[in-house]
Amino acid sequence: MSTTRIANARPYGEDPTDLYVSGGVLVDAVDDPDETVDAEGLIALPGLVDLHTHLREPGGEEAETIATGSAAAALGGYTAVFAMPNTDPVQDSPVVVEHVWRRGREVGLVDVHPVGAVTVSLGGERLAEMGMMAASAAGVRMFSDDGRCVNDPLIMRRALEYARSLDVVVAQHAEDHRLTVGAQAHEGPVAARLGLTGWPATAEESIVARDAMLAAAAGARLHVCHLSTAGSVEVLRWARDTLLPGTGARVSAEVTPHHLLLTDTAAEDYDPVHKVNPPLRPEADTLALRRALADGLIDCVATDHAPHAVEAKDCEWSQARPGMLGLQTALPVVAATMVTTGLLDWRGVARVTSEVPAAIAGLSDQGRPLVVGEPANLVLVDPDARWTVRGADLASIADNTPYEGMELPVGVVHTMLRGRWTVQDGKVITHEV
Ligand SMILES: NC(=O)N[C@@H](CC(=O)O)C(=O)O
Ligand SMILES: [Zn+2]
Ligand SMILES: [Zn+2]
Repeated sequence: MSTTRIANARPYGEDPTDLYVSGGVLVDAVDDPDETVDAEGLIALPGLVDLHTHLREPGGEEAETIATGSAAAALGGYTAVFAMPNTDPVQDSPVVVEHVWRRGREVGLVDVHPVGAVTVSLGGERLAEMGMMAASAAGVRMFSDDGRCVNDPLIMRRALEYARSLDVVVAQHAEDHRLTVGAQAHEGPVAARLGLTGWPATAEESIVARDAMLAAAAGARLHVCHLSTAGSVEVLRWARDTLLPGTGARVSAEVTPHHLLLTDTAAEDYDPVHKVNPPLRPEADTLALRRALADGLIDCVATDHAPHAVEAKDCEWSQARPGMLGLQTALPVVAATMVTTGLLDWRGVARVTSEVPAAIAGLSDQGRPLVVGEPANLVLVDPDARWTVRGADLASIADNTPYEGMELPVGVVHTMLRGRWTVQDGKVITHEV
């Protein structure tokens, strides 16, 4: 069996050491390794895990495919992604989730775990075959109607009850659609000045509160997608401290890199690349989100990577689809907002980008410590690199990055999935036949 020596890497940014890989796992030092990779100055982290990716296949291949999205993920340092079900056809049956799962395996650059829809066709009215998707070859462990909220409280209650018996998690896109009819941007002075219909913070916060109560009553696991306001953080704090203890329920939450860095004033240029759901919020929210992520109140970072074709973005603001690319810029944005500010060290980064998301989704082979005996899913990053984002240079078919022209810190140099390089020197290593 061939052996790789990763020389002088700094696990979690700590003291340099050599890592050895053989048979897809980390092993003890070997005398004559077949391959040696010089990792002097590079930080080793467990491969990143994204609980919230839109890969667009099937049905949206003009914006992204499982192959191009997997390449973007590997280049971003990811070894596992959860593919949201708002595809066409919707991932609401075993046949569609198995298709996505198989295609992900064929491409082989990242573990693709399909998220199952909560309701048939994301229609919000009838529960999808959650049990069948969980029992399928894809082994679905997370369900969501993302893009839409499961707005009906009775449907949400039933979904949580099923989720509890199946031991799976329901990931909610928290938006009361009755409060966001026609909404275009965060409701506040900026949207008012720009003449854009407002998306009020309460549309999110009221659903987070309601769902926490429903989860507590059902003893179920709820995950809040792309949490975006300081008020939602306070609801979460109350749920953790007061509501949930003793119920057997668990409520986790993710924050996106763009909600950590960008603010509602980005809309001032009327460039729909800044249109996203939930909308970019005022600076006070971004600062509250950073603090909550550092404190562990927000559990993890998830990209909400949402590629859109040119036609869907190159139009007037109100017509444009919401969403932005995220996979290749996530770690740099987390570094810029959390590491350079002193809010997290690299151990903390590993926790919020890999260990905790893997645990939320119940993955036993991802987000593991970098020690002998563990699966060799890892990323080597250059903390001193700086690079300028160019949408055209990213691996996604779509180029809707909100960071165009921006200089970001930290470069992903190498990514390894189960002992095999998926990225070396910043280039994808394709294995597909
Ligand atoms: N985030 C977005 O603005 N868009 C997402 C859907 C979603 O995550 O709600 C998409 O699928 O494009
Ligand atoms: Zn969403
Ligand atoms: Zn999404």
